[in-house]
Amino acid sequence: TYLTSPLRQYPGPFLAKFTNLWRIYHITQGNFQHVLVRLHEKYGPVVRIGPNVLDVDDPTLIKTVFSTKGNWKKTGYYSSGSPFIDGKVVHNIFTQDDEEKHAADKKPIAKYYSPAAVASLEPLINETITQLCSELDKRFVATSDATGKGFDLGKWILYYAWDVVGNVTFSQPFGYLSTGTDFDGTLRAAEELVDYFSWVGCMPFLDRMLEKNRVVQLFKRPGGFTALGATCVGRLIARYQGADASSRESKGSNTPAQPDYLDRFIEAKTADPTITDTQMVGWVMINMGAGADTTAISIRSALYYTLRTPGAWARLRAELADAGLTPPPAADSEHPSIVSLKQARRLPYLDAVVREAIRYLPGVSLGLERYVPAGGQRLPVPSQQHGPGSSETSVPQGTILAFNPYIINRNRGVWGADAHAFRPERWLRGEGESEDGFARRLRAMNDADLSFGAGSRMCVGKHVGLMQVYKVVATLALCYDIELVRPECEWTVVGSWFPRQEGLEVRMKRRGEGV
Ligand code: HEM
Repeated sequence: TYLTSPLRQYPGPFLAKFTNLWRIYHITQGNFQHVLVRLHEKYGPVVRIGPNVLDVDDPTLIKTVFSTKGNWKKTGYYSSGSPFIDGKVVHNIFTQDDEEKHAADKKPIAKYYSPAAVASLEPLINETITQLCSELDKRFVATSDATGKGFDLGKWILYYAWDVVGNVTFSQPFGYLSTGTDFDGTLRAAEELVDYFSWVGCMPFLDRMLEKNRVVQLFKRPGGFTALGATCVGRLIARYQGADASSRESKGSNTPAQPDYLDRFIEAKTADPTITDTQMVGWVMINMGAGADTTAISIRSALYYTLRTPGAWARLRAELADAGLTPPPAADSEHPSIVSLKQARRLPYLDAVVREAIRYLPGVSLGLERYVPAGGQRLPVPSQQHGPGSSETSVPQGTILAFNPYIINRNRGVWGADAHAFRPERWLRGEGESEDGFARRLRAMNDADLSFGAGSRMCVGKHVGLMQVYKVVATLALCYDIELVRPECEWTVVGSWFPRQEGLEVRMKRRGEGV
């Protein structure tokens, strides 16, 4: 394979040319993103990271590979993300590699994730933000006569993100905020599942021997994500039977309950009875599996990098004040001033902070893999990779091209010499920059930003996730003084499909009159 491979001309680590184990080793070390940065610096935009896999750092190819035509299929890497039910692999919107089936699965629900539909979820999100603030106040936040305790805000952001998913999906938070712990082990199980997904997809046959193997399953202890699946099925049955009506009404008003995703999915099934219950449970599970960790990662990054960047936190605060947003009076500390989505979207510096945080550490930081379709694909010739006007050669159908948001989002050709720095100002018009020049630069950045994927397989939950990032960051900045406990130390980012940050240790103090 080494001598005859059509990819032999592409540079990369020696072992990666023979075996995907090279990739598995580095992914399981939790630092693959740094390894890839170094490899691209050494070898240029195309690096061979497996016998049949090229990692590509060329934003001009995004429109071709991540198109809406559906001819660039997702690779076998994704299949381990499909559950194994009654001896069968059941694909979901995220893992489905058949584009027609994917379109059929997505069509009934896509409208429920549009910006307008998502805006209707705001009251449910407000409830959870209120609960987040109230738990932080009770447990950690300084009052006028006491100093705030140092604590891991990152953990609480994760509890918040999971409780929001519960609230927008079933109108019921899971209870991570109220208990202040991963009481049922689901969050740990979700991390383990994501770590498994991250490496096993490099050799998908291993997944068939491990997770998708009836014999292995017999010896597995149920719990974690299996328990979460059972919870989802239970909530679906309860809704069908009207058994959860009282808990929804008891939220305090006589108005009809705010529609949640379960209502929407049942509405979709009523309109099209061919939709199966398995499909519905798949939709519910995707909200959990794809929507919580990614949102938490983005909120943490926005807070941490803004707090660490000189002047950035102060500028964000000044923008809130200029917009007439003031912290709530002390007497009202039970009811934080939650910044509405409408208010948040009018704040250009907040927008710059959020976009920069997600660019700098994307919620998905491993390669989005696609098979080259019939006809092959032209790529830069290795010998001239570093030179100007490089020529191209074709790689054959079936070659895997990986586009890693972490790498593409730091491409110097698009983001400039300081691509590896956190600088929200890059999203704003620079001093002396013409309107046209800024519009051109912004278009180039938007076209290259792979944080939410692109084309027909772009993230469906983008607006749900973003709404929360804007609201939570603005609300925390408005209501609290926040300081890092150890500003001199960097936090740890454990590389995985969803990169996990550890060490967002802070002290918080309420703002507002009399505090
Ligand atoms: C800031 C938060 C989020 C980020 C950074 C993010 C990122 C991404 C990325 C990069 C992809 C493309 C994966 C690929 O092509 O392999 C994706 C797909 C997806 N995301 Fe998100 N996501 C976020 C929030 C959410 C939320 C809140 C939900 C659900 C409520 C969600 C559901 C999905 C689904 C279902 C897909 C698969 C789409 C398809 O293949 O058609 N995501 N996301």
